[in-house]
Amino acid sequence: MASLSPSGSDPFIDPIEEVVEDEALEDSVLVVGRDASLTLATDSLIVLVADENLTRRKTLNCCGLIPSSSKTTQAIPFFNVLWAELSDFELTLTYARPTSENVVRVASIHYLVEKAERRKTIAWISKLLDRAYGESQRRKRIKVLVNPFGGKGSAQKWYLRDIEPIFAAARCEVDVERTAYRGHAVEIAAKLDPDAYDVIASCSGDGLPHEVFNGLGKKKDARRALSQVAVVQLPCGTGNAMSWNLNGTDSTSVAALCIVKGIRTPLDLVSITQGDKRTLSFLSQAVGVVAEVDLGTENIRWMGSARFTYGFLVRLLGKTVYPADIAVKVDIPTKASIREHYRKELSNRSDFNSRRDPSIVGDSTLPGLRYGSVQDPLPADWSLVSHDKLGNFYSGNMAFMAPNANFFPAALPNDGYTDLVTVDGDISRSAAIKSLMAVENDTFFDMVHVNYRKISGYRIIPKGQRSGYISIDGERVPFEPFQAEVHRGLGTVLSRSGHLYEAKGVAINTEG
Ligand SMILES: Nc1ncnc2c1ncn2[C@@H]1O[C@H](COP(=O)(O)OP(=O)(O)OP(=O)(O)O)[C@@H](O)[C@H]1O
Repeated sequence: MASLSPSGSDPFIDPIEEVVEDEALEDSVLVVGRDASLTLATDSLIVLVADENLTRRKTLNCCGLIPSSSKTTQAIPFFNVLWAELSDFELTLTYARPTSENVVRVASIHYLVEKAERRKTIAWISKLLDRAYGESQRRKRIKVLVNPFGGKGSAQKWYLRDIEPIFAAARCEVDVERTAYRGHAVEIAAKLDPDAYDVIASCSGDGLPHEVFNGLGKKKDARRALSQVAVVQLPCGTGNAMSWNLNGTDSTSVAALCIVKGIRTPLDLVSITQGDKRTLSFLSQAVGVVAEVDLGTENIRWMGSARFTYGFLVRLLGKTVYPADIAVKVDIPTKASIREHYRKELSNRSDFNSRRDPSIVGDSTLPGLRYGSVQDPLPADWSLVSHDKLGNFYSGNMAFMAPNANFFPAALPNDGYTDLVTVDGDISRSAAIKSLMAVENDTFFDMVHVNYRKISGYRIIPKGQRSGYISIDGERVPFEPFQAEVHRGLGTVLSRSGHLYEAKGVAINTEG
């Protein structure tokens, strides 16, 4: 077919549509000065400057522009745009510029704006910020907690170097406090005014976010506080599971950018009752080999992260078993149905409130326990099953438990379930070693001896051992029976997608 001119000779093109399109294009381009323009493209801001404009080019080159034959162009992803504003005569754009694979630093570009162009420039800035922030809240009010011992004592330095400049450039309001002792973050969060902050960000490992959730959970208006204030991590620990799951990184500067652009996302929280104590868990609970390796290998800390592999191998080769009686409220029992459940969430775009259990909404203390506590009789439809050969009991609310450790690929932030993995301790040594390697290769879920279910509650009673290890979010708790129950969307975090973790999910085409 011969090409038709866009001047209206094509009878299939509505001339009004053409005008609207032209106007939209015109609105997205801001001409700055004689030879430069800023264009709002699909995913990025395109900065284009004529090459002969030497003075300006000099300024821009220092911001990473790539010279081409006659023009200098640069694409700045909207995700990296931190702020834009017009002062008397100057337009300033601030953005996070990658300086290496894992580091971003604040950079800015400036243009003089003629008086006659002010109105148009203000409208263009508004469009740019809409694209740059999408549904993410701008100018977040952030309470920052710094664990001075985090990152082997470097957390404070990393905060000042990598994080604070990004928050400042994004016009966030920041209030920094150093934690002074164990449990201090619980106290800070318990006293925090939930109307004064949008985010509590911990420069730490996963221990401080655990304390923050528990502090908010102690408030008289716990439900409101947990739904209003997002709990996030600025990764300064060793595992940094929270940041890997929600930001896909353990880079402090990239995580800071992710917090600036993060979307408020409800997070399931798990109530743990043990004795007469109730705590909240946001990440995991482990009994058996994972708990022992995580908590029982402190004596070989000098090995660095190799201590985990070493610890696993010693126990797997010894076919260590951790007998227990277990009762589970299973909600999705098979791998095939779990895959289907995960697939549905991929296209689920429902809003914040519909991702929370309606019965927990309110401003009172923590919701009651629908399955009772560990001290109550078992719910009528639960039955206690003896697991004499249990090797690993691992319940995960997030996918990654550490870098490259995607133990729970089907985990979702707010589906109302925790994912339970159980593996017998007497499987063959080669199967045990394969399963250790499968976690890193993202094939763990598919291994036949890996029992994977989505559940909403359980009770576990260790037996036949005088002592042992139980880990709740990586913290050691007494070696005593405990019960767990999931509250859908009780907590709030910031995530990149608003509904998924940054881990490879479960393959949806494979048979379960
Ligand atoms: N000033 C302090 N002195 C002693 N302990 C502290 C201090 N500040 C925080 N803590 C405690 O340090 C513990 C570890 O905190 P962090 O969040 O860095 O977690 P982590 O997961 O143990 O770190 P890692 O990932 O390095 O193992 C928490 O239990 C916290 O209460």
